[in-house]
Amino acid sequence: MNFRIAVIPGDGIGPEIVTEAMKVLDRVGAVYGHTFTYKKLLMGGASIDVHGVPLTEETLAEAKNSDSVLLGAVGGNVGNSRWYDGAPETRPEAGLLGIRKGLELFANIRPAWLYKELADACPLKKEIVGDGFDMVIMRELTGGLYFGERHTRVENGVRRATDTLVYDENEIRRIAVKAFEIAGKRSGKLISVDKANVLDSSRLWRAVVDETAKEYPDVAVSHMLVDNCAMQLVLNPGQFDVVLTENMFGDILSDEASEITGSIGMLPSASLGETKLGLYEPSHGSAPDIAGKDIANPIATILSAAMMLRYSFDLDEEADAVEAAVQMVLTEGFRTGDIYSEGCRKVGTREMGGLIADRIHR
Ligand SMILES: NC(=O)C1=CN([C@@H]2O[C@H](COP(=O)(O)OP(=O)(O)OC[C@H]3O[C@@H](n4cnc5c(N)ncnc54)[C@H](O)[C@@H]3O)[C@@H](O)[C@H]2O)C=CC1
Ligand SMILES: CC(C)CC(=O)C(=O)O
Ligand SMILES: [Mg+2]
Repeated sequence: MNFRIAVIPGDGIGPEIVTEAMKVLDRVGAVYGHTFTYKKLLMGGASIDVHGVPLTEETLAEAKNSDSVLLGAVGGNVGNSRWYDGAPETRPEAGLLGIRKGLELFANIRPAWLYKELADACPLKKEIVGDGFDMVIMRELTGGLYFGERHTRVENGVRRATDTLVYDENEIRRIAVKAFEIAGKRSGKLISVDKANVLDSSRLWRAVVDETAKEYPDVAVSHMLVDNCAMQLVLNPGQFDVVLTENMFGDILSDEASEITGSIGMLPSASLGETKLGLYEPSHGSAPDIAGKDIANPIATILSAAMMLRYSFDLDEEADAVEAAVQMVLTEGFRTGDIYSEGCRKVGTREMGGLIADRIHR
């Protein structure tokens, strides 16, 4: 089959890690008889440099027109780059928020599990990790604080900045439905995370999650406050299966979850809406501190490509083959610097991508 993929390398390490994911997809194509056709698009700082804006209408239209989107990451040094000189809507991250909103990708799926081979890279004590963990963070992606009205004004000589956090019940219900469906196919346990002791938006969140739960009697739902959740993730990560939460809480908690898998370079993500068109990207950012050095871990992006095969193209066997290839290179002891431990063989971005591609077989 032929699939058209919009590829957005973005900034920083984005181009390096996306190249490795395409290498792996090409190998999947060769082994399984598919053709992946790539259309490279600019977004973020790379688009600002050429077009003066982080996301053009043309890029959004091309993305809408494709079968799915593969993204590296966008952004530069926030305190130290001319990309951040203007208003929020002119900055690289506005491109990312714009494409998520423009494609109506409200459900961000971020799985985090610990490979037993990476137990030494996990910063938690062995007795805390126990037999490991395997969770999925379901993060609402097109509402909340990142999409609310914001402004900075000077009032009575004092600078005052405002951000607003708004959710309506329909936005909460549609992500809750997706989370309950995934929980039903896993262990049947869902923890919804909010700040209902303070925020009105969280009280509505909790009410809608409880209403939705009535449609899913086989799923056990409980609620946890976000500050406690941040603590429980490092105290007893094995208690989590499906975690459902709003946009900013999910952004923060998924970075925390990624680090206990060994590195933020391991955590993939899929952003989905109501159609098959999805956007697949690692959970991490553009890591300008390590860009261009061939040291970034491409595994999160490669596993995101596997999610694309599964969710957008229904190619489950091919997705399994990519995940098995990642497992193989880890078992054989290959590591990028971020997940390196003694006795392993350190490899760069390109070598890691090539090793994974070489291990894809039917
Ligand atoms: N989805 C996206 O495009 C995202 C973009 N960003 C943007 O990225 C830029 C940098 O943000 P940071 O806060 O530094 O977060 P970051 O995730 O880019 O980096 C945090 C730390 O993790 C390391 N790291 C990240 N990915 C890695 C990988 N694949 N392999 C090895 N190490 C890796 C970095 O070197 C850095 O030390 C900012 O402009 C930010 O706005 C941040 C998060 C998501
Ligand atoms: C622009 C940010 C919301 C990106 C980010 O940190 C993320 O999606 O994880
Ligand atoms: Mg983030």
